[in-house]
Amino acid sequence: MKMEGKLVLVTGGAGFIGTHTVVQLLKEGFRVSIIDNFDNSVEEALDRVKEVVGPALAAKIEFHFVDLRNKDDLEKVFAKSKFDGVIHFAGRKAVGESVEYPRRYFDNNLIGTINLYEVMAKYNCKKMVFSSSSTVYGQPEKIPCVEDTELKAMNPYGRTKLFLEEIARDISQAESDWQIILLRYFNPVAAHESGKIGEDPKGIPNNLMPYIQQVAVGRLPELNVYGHDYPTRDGTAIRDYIHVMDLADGHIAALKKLFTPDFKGCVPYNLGTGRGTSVLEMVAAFEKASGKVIGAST
Ligand SMILES: NC(=O)c1ccc[n+]([C@@H]2O[C@H](COP(=O)([O-])OP(=O)(O)OC[C@H]3O[C@@H](n4cnc5c(N)ncnc54)[C@H](O)[C@@H]3O)[C@@H](O)[C@H]2O)c1
Ligand SMILES: O=c1ccn([C@@H]2O[C@H](COP(=O)(O)OP(=O)(O)O[C@H]3O[C@H](CO)[C@@H](O)[C@H](O)[C@H]3O)[C@@H](O)[C@H]2O)c(=O)[nH]1
Repeated sequence: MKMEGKLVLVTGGAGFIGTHTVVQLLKEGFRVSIIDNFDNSVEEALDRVKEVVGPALAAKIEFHFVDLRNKDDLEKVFAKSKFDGVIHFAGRKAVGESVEYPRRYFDNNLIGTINLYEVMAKYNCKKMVFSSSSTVYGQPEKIPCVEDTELKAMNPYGRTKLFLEEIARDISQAESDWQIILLRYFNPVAAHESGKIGEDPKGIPNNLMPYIQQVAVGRLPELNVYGHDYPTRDGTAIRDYIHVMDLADGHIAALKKLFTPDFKGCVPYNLGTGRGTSVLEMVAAFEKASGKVIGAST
C-alpha cells in the first residue's frame, strides 16, 4: 500500500521508541510531525534522527514543543496541518515513580491522552496507534499471554494504561468512525544500528538495559539485581525483550492496517517475541556483545 506523503502526528517522538519509529516512518514515505515537551528526552535526539535519515528525509519532519496537557497549544498544531493518523507515545512510564507519585501519572498520561482524543475528534482525525503495555496483564497465571488474557493492572502506571485502553474501547464503541490499534509492548531494548540514537533517559535509568549500558560506560558503578529467588532457571526475573527496531516496524504495520478499508473499531496486539530472558542472561549477553564486564550485586 502506498504511504507516500501521508502525514502522521507522533506524540513523544523525541523519546526512545518515538525516535526509532520516526526513522522507520520516514523510510516508508510518511511525513512526520512530532510533539514533545522533552520531559524525558532532549532536543538533540531529533538532530540525531535527522542525521540517521539524511537531509532529504529530514526535510519531512516538523517539530512542535508542546505539552499534551495544554489543549490550546495542541489545537494550534491541529489547526495548522491535516493529519492522516496519530501514533501516541507521550507519557510517563516508570512503575516505581508511579507508586510514589500517582497523581503525576493520572495528570500526564490520562489528561494528556483525553485532550488528544478531544482535539483529534474536533479536527476529524480518527486513526490512532496507542502505546499500551504488557503491564495491563498484571501477573498472568499462564504465559505467554495472548490478547484475550484477563486484564489486571497492578500499579498506578499500569492502571493509566488500562484506563486508556478502556477509554479507547468506549470511544470506538460509541463512534464507529474511529480506528484504533492498542499495541501492548513487552520490554523494548537496544538501539538503531547506526548507534546515533538509542535509549538515554534523564536521571538514573529505571529500566534494566539502559542501567546496564550506563554501568558499561562507567556512568554508574554497578547493577543491582533485584531478586534472586524467583522460580526461574537462575532465580532472577524473566522478561520478554523485543528489539526497538522490530517494535518500530510493528508501528508501521499497525498504521498501514488502519489505512486498510475494512479495518474497524479498536483492536489490541501484543508486541513481543514470546521468548523469556532472565536478568543474569541479559547481563551475560550484554557482556558478550560489548566485551565489557558488568559489575553486578549478587
Ligand atoms: N520503554 C518501555 O519499556 C515501554 C514498555 C511499554 C510501554 N511503553 C510506553 O511507550 C511509550 C513510549 O515509551 P518510551 O520508552 O519511548 O518513553 P520515553 O520517555 O523515552 O518517551 C516518551 C516521550 O514523551 C514525552 N512526553 C512525556 N509527557 C509528555 C507530554 N505531556 N507532552 C508531550 N510530550 C511528553 C517525553 O519527553 C518523551 O520524549 C510510553 O507511553 C510508555 O508508557 C514503554
Ligand atoms: O536496576 C535494575 C533494573 C531492573 N532490574 C530487573 O530487570 C527486569 C526488567 O526490568 P525493567 O527494565 O524495569 O522492566 P519491567 O519491570 O518489566 O517494566 C518495563 O516493561 C513494562 C512492560 O512492557 C513497561 O510497562 C514498563 O513501562 C517498563 O518499565 C526486572 O526483573 C527488574 O526487576 C534489575 O534487576 N535491576
